[in-house]
Amino acid sequence: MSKKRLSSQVGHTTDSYHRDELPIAQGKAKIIRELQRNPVTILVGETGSGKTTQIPQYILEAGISGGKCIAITQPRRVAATSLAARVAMEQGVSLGTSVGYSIRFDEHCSPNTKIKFITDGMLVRELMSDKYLSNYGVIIIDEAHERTLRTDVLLASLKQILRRRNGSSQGHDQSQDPLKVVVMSATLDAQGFSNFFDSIKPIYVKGRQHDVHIFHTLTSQPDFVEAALRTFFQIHTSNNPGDVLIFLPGQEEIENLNSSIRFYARQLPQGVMPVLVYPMYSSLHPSQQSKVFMRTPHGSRKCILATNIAETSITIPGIKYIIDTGKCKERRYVAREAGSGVDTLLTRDISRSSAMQRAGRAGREGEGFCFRLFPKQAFDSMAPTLEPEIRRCDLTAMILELKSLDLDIERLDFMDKPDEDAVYSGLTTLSILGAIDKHQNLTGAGKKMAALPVDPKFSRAILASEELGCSQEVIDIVSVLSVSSRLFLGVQNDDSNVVGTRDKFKHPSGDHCTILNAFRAYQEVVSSGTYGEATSWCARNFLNARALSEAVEIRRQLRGICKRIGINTDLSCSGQVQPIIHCLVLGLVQNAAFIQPNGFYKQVMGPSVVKIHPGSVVAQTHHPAIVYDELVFTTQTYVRGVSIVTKAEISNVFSSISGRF
Ligand SMILES: Nc1ncnc2c1ncn2[C@@H]1O[C@H](COP(=O)(O)OP(=O)(O)OP(=O)(O)O)[C@@H](O)[C@H]1O
Repeated sequence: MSKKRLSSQVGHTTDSYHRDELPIAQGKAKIIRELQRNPVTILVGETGSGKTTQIPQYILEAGISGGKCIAITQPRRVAATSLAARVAMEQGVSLGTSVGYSIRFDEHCSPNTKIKFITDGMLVRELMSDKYLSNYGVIIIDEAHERTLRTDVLLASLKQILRRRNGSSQGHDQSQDPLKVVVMSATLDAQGFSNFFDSIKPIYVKGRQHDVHIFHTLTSQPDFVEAALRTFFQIHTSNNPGDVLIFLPGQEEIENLNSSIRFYARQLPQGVMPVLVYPMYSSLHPSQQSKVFMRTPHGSRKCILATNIAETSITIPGIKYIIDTGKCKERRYVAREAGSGVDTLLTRDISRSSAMQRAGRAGREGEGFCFRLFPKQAFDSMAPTLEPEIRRCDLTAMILELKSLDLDIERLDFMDKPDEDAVYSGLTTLSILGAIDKHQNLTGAGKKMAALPVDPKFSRAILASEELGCSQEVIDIVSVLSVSSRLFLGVQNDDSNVVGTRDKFKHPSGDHCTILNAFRAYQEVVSSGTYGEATSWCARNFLNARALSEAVEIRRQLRGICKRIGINTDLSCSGQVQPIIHCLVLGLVQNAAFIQPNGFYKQVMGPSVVKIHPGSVVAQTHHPAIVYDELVFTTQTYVRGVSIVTKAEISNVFSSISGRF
């Protein structure tokens, strides 16, 4: 019997066998030696070589973390959860015991956890209660090439923490155990990181387990969704086995391609295997995202349509073919007058690093193929990486977090300096929200706002709700708004059935009290019936059951945090609307707009003329003034999540804050 067949009968042996076969295993002894010797290690190795799953296990097995926990940061939730499950399996333990994960509003860890996959945002939050991250012996910053805002904050903070915790450095705190930091990626600007960490020499891990053959189109494909459709059916009708992963920029393109593939798959002659299509984007509920990891039933083909959420770190079983449209959505902050600005999400070409990461999602279990829907010259002239988020995103929440850590964004040693306009704009917003004073020091309110893991405009509303006696209602609303997926299903299709049913929950003041009505009705059904009854009630009412159950969990956690920081969560305004709206105005005052004679709304802070999104319950009516949750850019600029307010309310808030400048 061959080793492979023998091992496949004994679970744990399969994993040890697999682990020894990975390219990184060749360099294991050297890597362990370097990790033991140096406080900081930069490790560059090809996609699929085994960095993320193996390095934490090497560290644990070699005792490098001094018995403390090892943190591995991930920019995305889905990577943190799926990798934790994989490493727990390789260690032969249940998830949540010695191997666990921690993501916002969801933690699977125990006091004995030794390997913890954690989103970079959650590790920044841990800094608030443990400024030296003293629970950890080793911190691994994985996928460092993505240069998310939180990764950059962590890198800057870790540089300071290393000084405090490590023996020979100036400013060493004797009471602290030493810390090691590992920075990893397949597509890292090794020189940039090396310069940042005092010229450390990076370690390179050569080789990948399986080849990925890359093909480019001869010409560029302006209709990349159509090109992806054709390429998919060329692969599919060849009848060679293997699942397909298609990268698209956003949800809209994913939904379009999803319906086209399903339509054409129904027309295929008998004998061509069935296709199972799975969308994968960040606002999809986590349980739906995790469906992509299930093995494909024998005799069918899985086709995953994903944004760059699936671009790094993860291994999706069965994937043999990648189709890369070469496009992504990039978040970019556009600073406007008077310190205001907006985060925009625009489609653009990906970077070379992204193209390499996307190809690397194949070739993990066997040979792979990547079809790039752009010419080789286009690949060669792509930017090596995207600009770091710190240079292009809204910095308000980050400045607040840093202030609560006693850190000054303008003094921290970042790899790249933050964008000056975005810093100014973030400080202005925090002043308006009352989180900082004239001298830019954190106020008492600001401290509480920083402790709440929601956008500062919503933490401001929660804070106000205590004074105005409606904390129950406002926490409920913020809980639903913090869920990543939509609450009302199908409303955007304008289906009269759907809209008619939603009208049952409609509140004349707008979308915030409407979602409160729906959430309250759901909670009543849950408390008086079974889980199954609640799910079918949601289906009858075109409500997203998963979003609602997630909102219940978020509410539980938000209430817990509020209690811990001294906010009374039991105050109710018993059916009055005004206090709720007033709290929303205090949080959303920068998102106020006044009606124009032509029926459009003009932003109070900012130059844009906007329209209420057709999905809003107040889209069909005109009102003197509104506040909204967010701007959406499609064919025109829409506002979503709208409540009706009065001009006087907006003016009063502005006059009450004018003394802060
Ligand atoms: N969930 C999984 N199911 C099956 N195989 C897996 C899984 N996770 C990892 N593997 C295997 O382990 C290998 C190494 O994965 P790992 O994530 O450690 O690589 P990596 O070097 O970190 O890659 P990347 O740079 O793409 O994040 C994969 O190529 C695959 O063979």
